[in-house]
Amino acid sequence: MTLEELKAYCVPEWERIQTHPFVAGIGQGTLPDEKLRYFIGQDALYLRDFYRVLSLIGGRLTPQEGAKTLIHHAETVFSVESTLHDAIARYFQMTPDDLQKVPLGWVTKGYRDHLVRTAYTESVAVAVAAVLPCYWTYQAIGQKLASSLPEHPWLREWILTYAGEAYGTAVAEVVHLFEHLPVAPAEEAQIRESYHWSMVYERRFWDQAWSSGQH
Ligand SMILES: Cc1ncc(CO)c(N)n1
Repeated sequence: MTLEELKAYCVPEWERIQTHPFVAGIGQGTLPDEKLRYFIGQDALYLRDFYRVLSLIGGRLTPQEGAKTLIHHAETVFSVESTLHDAIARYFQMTPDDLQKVPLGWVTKGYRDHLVRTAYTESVAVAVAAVLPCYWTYQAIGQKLASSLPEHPWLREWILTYAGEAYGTAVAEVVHLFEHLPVAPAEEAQIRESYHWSMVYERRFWDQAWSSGQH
């Protein structure tokens, strides 16, 4: 199965993400600081499980299937994304720990639970399908917003991280891995379902951030 086939299956979710007011606010540099702070706090809580999910799926693969790719990506969650969060925390005169003191939002909780459960209990192809939206939607948002960068130093940095070459390589690697995994016909419906839930959670994550959890 290819990523393009999965994307075609979830077009309405992607349209909602692309046109989301939070995403537009990042691009225009008009996002209120308290919304950015809330989002980064929730995302820091999300990443605390995302690296686990990548390590867990990586541990279920052979080196030939791409174990090293996912283990390496788990490491870059710390070296790239958490580093960006820590820098944004400093901008708000907060420590990285302070940033995560926001109450865990229900979308963050649901998304983490979905990813951990899928990585732990489903087939590897179904588990990789669940992480695909995490990768490609952030890259697509970054690339779209990079054509006109805002003045805001950390919104600019956020965009450049996800539009950058290193992130692009990671996305290409996980897509390659997914598209080369053997898939039994009976698994296809589960792949679509796990991918679909992640797309729904990605969209809801932006909703949650826009309302700072007040929904
Ligand atoms: C919710 C969410 N999805 C995807 C990414 C990109 O890894 C992220 N940092 N946060």
